[in-house]
Amino acid sequence: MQPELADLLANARVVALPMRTRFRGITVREAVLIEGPEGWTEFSPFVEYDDREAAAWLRGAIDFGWRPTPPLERSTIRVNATVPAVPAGEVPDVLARYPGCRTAKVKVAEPGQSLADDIARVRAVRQVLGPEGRIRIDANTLWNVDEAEHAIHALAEFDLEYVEQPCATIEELAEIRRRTKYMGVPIAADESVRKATDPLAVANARAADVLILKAQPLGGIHSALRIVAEVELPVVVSSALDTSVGIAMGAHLAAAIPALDFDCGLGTAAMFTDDVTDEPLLPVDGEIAVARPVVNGRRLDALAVDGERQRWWLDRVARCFHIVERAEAL
Ligand SMILES: O=C(O)CCC(=O)c1ccccc1C(=O)O
Ligand SMILES: [Mg+2]
Repeated sequence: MQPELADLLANARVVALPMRTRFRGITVREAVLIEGPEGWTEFSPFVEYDDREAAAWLRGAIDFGWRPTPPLERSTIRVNATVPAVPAGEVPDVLARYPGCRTAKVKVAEPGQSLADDIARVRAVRQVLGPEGRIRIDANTLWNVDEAEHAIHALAEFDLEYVEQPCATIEELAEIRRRTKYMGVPIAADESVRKATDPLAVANARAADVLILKAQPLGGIHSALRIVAEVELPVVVSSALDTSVGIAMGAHLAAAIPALDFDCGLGTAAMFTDDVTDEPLLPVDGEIAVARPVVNGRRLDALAVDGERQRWWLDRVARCFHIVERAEAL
């Protein structure tokens, strides 16, 4: 079933969630929450994305609000702690928000910081997690191949589970993967996996050992599951810094994947100081529940953006809807 644009707009609420720490350059996360026949769903492409890219996120939002979720293989999802590019001294406080999490994902290569900052942060994470903790790092495309080789070599002593998107392009990922193979540190692709056609390109180029999948940008749970069936690589489901409703979309995707070997990046509700539900999908014993959170109308009111931001977002919904409609008519 497909909604009309009027259904989307009539049932949409635009909110802004305040964040504890700057992440991806933002301190407030805006999102459109839409109530569909299957429950609440979320449309929250980052504000700098163009309409074409954002239209895939709208397909994802419609999928979760208007189409039943697939059968579940599990009812909870193990999640990683997400450690922003904070000073090493703040690491224990960040990890304390992820009770029971055995895995941490650590941001590195932050502009304005040095490799020494990354080393200190990763060392602090290893100290808290102990030898059995799993540490993955994420450079968000910011190293060139030589910088990546140097940094991965320097950080390898902390025993890395994988390095997420060390460089920008698929060719660079393939090159860094060849160069670091002897160190035994796998490479994961995140930014290189945004469109439904990307995963096969990454796999064919031998550019990664692991794929990061995000439900909204891949056009929703069902599109993402088709990708999982197509590629041989192990996958990790991550949030795009969503409210608990978007996290629930990711959790339902993760729960439907037959083989889920790695912990997922779905603990990020812990990065907000407020959410759209009384029971955010926060990690408990290292896991989140696979459930649709009950959205609280009073919280939607309290978190609502001003009239101008609301208009900006609803206009964006309308423009993206027309792109989705045209694509489906092809
Ligand atoms: O994977 C995680 O731990 C959390 C999700 C995350 O890091 C993220 C959230 C929003 C945008 C980009 C990213 C990213 O993985 O780079
Ligand atoms: Mg990433």
